[in-house]
Amino acid sequence: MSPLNPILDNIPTTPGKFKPEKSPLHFLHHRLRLHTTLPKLTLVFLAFIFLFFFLSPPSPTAPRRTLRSTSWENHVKSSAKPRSRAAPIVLVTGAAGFVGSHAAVALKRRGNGVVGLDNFNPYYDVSLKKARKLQLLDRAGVFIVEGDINDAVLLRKLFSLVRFSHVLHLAAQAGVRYAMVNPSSYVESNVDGFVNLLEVAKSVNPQPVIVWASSSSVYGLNSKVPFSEKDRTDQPASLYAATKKAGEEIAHSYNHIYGLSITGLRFFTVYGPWGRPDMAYFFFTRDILKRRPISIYEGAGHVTVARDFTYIDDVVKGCLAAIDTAKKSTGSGGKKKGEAQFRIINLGNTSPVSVNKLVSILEKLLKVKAKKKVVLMPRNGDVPFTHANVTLARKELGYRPTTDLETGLGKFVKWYLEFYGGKKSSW
Ligand SMILES: O=C(O)[C@H]1O[C@H](OP(=O)(O)OP(=O)(O)OC[C@H]2O[C@@H](n3ccc(=O)[nH]c3=O)[C@H](O)[C@@H]2O)[C@H](O)[C@@H](O)[C@H]1O
Repeated sequence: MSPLNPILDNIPTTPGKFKPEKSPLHFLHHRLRLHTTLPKLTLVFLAFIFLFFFLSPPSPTAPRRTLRSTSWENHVKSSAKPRSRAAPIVLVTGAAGFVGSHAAVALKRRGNGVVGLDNFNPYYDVSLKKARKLQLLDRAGVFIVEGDINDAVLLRKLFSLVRFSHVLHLAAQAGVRYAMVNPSSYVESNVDGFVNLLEVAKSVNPQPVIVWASSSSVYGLNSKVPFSEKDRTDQPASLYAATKKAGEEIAHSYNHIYGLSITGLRFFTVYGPWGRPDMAYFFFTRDILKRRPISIYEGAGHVTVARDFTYIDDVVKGCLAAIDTAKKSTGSGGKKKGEAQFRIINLGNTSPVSVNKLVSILEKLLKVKAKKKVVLMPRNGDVPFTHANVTLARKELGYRPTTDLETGLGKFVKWYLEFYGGKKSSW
């Protein structure tokens, strides 16, 4: 035993191994010294705990979940309170994102309990995500937890604080072209993150209903128009599409094994105010205003490229209707008790518009002539056109898109000019 520190001597040198005491007298001597040292040590220990919890910097991706966490936990609980007892209580993942922020606000406004979760990743300008938080979510009274869908401990903690009836899962790595730059980010968010969320959701009691964002991109090389949910989706043209398709299959397996009620919504090129700066309508606006050239893709043989651009409010209505029409999950605590609902539904606008037309609408709204370069569509995962059949959405959700591209872009441009006004867009 060291004469300087008897206590240290009593701690095993190797995990699991204790040093044997030498004699009964030795033991007595040790106990006496321990009694006099104990108050001092307790003080040191308490001081250490104090310094550790109160002076350590906050983690950038997760809220404090310890002593100081009481306040964020209370925020979560109060944000989750619905106006009436029967109203849904929804965890919105990706709540600082484009669709997520609009959907979270719409849910809150109609009286639902809402808690947001977002990792504020830097795929695009984080200050736009923060502005959505400040100007949309905070004002509506939606509390947003900064954290990742891959953090199972955090997800379980949220479910222990709140009995979520629904998860509106919109957190994802979006963007078709970026999948060639950073492929692993798609697997991390759209596959690993989704599985992690479903693992937690299937284990809690009661299991929530899952409504989540799939994508029109799953139709890939399908050439039958308009795209119906019954059409082929086994020919993805991008890794993004492949991970969204994987999400649909993964969702099916969790529905089948655990009785989770799951609705996947295939979004068709959603646009509007507070949109994503990586999308063409957004950066075309910025570049036209800055008198920079823009590239308009066309298919081989001068084929026009077109999209079924869908306005944000229509998509949000579809999300809310999916929540309202979803049947409950049947399982509990990881055990299936019966067949559960499984749906995949298109949310599009049903009227594709060419990229050329999109640009001419923007020129009119911005009163600036675009510097257009027509280029052959690069092999970057883009598909030449999309067109949604929304018969199923009408039947299941009462979905009826009402905003045409001209009207929707008008609202976007108005927002863009107000938001960026004097500011420089960093994208
Ligand atoms: O429905 C979806 O599931 C997806 O919608 C969106 O993808 P897309 O439909 O490809 O939208 P977006 O990039 O705005 O390109 C629009 C058009 O401009 C063309 N395009 C693009 C860039 C360019 O420089 N020139 C050009 O002509 C381009 O070829 C295309 O024809 C989401 O980003 C995606 O996350 C996913 O949700």
